[in-house]
Amino acid sequence: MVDKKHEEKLVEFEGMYPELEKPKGGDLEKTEKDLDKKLRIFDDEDDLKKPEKPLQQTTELTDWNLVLKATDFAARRHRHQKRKDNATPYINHPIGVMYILTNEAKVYDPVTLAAAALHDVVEDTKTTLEEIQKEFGDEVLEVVKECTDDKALAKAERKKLQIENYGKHSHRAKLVHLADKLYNLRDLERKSPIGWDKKRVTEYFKWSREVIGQMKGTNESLEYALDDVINRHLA
Ligand SMILES: Nc1nc2c(ncn2[C@@H]2O[C@H](COP(=O)(O)OP(=O)(O)O)[C@@H](OP(=O)(O)OP(=O)(O)O)[C@H]2O)c(=O)[nH]1
Repeated sequence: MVDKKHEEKLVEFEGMYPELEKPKGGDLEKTEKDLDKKLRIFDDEDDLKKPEKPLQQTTELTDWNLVLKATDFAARRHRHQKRKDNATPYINHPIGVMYILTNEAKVYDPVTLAAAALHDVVEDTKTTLEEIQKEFGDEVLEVVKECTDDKALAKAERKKLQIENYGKHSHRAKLVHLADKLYNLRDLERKSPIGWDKKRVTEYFKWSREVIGQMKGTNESLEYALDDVINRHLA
């Protein structure tokens, strides 16, 4: 005999996971076990081993599919990482960059948005550029490459290279760079990463201003918002 509350729970499960077999005779325990099994698929030790279905060709993806596939991929690759406040899930950052691009900069190009989702996966996880090419095609690859600093280099060298190179990058990459910096600078205003004193925060603002200066004329809204946050801090 299934009571009312029990029945409501079953309906809820079915709605969330229609692929689960309908429990026979209202067997809630079985349903929960199935659900557990299903969730475990996303909880394996090393997500890098999870096979990705390769794309046949880039055009196979509709725009939405491309952007959501990239977001899902980034979420899984960054899943164990936190921002430097040691509290915020890392994925908040790439999603925030995508949000800035769409809602503030009015950028709706799917390749740019997919690259924004993926902009840190090669630099900060074990993901390779070959995987990005295979899963997302050449156009996304090009932008992700431009967003990937070589972590083998010393930090000072990496920082110098951004000032030297970002001005020469593609329009798509410049959009991601600007939105990335805007997110990070706003994040710094909100809360400093653990171990950063005032001087280090100010240095990051000054360095960002130099990098951003190389990309003038890319997007008015982003540049206006960046000027705003930088002037607030460095004025
Ligand atoms: N503001 C802020 N930044 C955080 C936080 N957690 C991680 N970061 C990342 O830290 C980087 C800046 O820290 P740095 O010490 O200057 O540089 P590094 O990590 O690359 O060595 C940025 O990465 P990046 O995008 O690769 O940086 P960049 O290209 O701007 O250097 C930023 O995304 C956080 O909680 N707040």
